[in-house]
Amino acid sequence: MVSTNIGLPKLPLLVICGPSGCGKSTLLDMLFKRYPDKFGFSVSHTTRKPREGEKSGHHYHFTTPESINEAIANGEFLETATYSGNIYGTSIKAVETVSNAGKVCVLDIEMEGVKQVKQKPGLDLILVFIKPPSIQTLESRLRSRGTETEESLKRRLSVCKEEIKYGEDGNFDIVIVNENLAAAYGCLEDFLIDELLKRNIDLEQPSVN
Ligand SMILES: Nc1ncnc2c1ncn2[C@@H]1O[C@H](COP(=O)(O)OP(=O)(O)OP(=O)(O)O)[C@@H](O)[C@H]1O
Repeated sequence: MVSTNIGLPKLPLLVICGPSGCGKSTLLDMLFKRYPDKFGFSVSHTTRKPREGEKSGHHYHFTTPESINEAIANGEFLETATYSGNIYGTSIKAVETVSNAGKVCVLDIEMEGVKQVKQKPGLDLILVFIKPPSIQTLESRLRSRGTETEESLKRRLSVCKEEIKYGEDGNFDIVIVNENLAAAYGCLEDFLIDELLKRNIDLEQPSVN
């Protein structure tokens, strides 16, 4: 548990969660393309190996177990989770960087990370869960993505039932089923427009920063 005083972001944090392969990255890519100056990706740390084309500091800060464990012990992380044998985490600095640039910081994190973030006092969270239409569809999307070994695929699928239950148990502000991509994106965008307007943030207005 991080006990450090967190420099509270001046803008809400958008938390997106859902089982591996449910389409979070795809939906976020669409959101970032539509509103390039409104949202910022908080760059997570991970001890997993980079996939082809992934750059450290852009997709993730790729790190070692020794280094991340030391930083966690120093209270530098907002949330961490171990998934498929690798440590993932969001540093407080990464979130502050995005928020200080006048952007809504997006956290694309696992269930355990969401639980930790929800326990942090004083954060303004917008919580979105992306649900696959079925586990079979999830499996076939992960297979077609071509990023998984048979072993990592099995591990990812074995945790997805628990994740879906957590998603459906009222822990999020909205649950979006990603069956048809355009429909799921439309649902996400409409929801965010409303949520941000409640906070006097108009996505159609130019950014102040
Ligand atoms: N609605 C959809 N219909 C068909 N294919 C989809 C849909 N949404 C996403 N996909 C495809 O499913 C695969 C998994 O999507 P994506 O990589 O966005 O998932 P993810 O939730 O970000 O996964 P991870 O957590 O492992 O990074 C991708 O190949 C993507 O193109």
